[in-house]
Amino acid sequence: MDLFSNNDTPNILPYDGEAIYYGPVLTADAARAYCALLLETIPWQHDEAIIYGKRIITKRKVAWYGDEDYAYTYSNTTKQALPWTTALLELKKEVEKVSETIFNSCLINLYHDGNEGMSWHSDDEKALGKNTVIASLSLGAERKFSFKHRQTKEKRDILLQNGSLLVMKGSTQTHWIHSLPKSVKIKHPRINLTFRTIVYQ
Ligand SMILES: O=C(O)CCC(=O)C(=O)O
Ligand SMILES: [Fe+2]
Repeated sequence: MDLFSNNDTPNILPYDGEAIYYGPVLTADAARAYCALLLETIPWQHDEAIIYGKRIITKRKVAWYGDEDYAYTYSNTTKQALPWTTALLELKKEVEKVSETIFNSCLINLYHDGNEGMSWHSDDEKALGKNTVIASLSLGAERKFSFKHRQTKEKRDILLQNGSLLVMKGSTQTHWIHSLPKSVKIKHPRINLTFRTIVYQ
């Protein structure tokens, strides 16, 4: 067996879902160039959530893109999708090729440095349907990503490299929650594009 082969893409979850880590799917230079371009050109906005009736504004910034003018609700707030840009369509094409899945929307997250992260959640909104496929492309600073099983509490961590692709599918969102832990050592930005399929509005 060739341990260093790019085709060696094991499931990092032991049961109840599939999370396939493909490693870098872009060269480091291309990933850095896309990261710089998106930092400059995306109309970033702080994310909003309503948690236990309280309005929270995140330090992390987001943008949402899609095929149509989708309205997408999560954390009790509704976002409107922007039309794809050329750079985003190039990235979508590459992600669709590797994951062999077609996506119609993308939530993009910007973490300015390691002081920003994302707390435990699963992407199980109604609009994504059951057993949805989410392809997560990382650009910029390498960050740890964690999974935790809802019942057994078993954990799995993975380092998401610059230019890498992680695909979550099967029953992952039903049984596992995930998070991007903060890490004060990290001084550089990271952009994460989560390509998704909205099934109804
Ligand atoms: O930044 C990441 O890698 C995770 C993002 C995420 O979980 C989400 O957008 O739902
Ligand atoms: Fe998520």
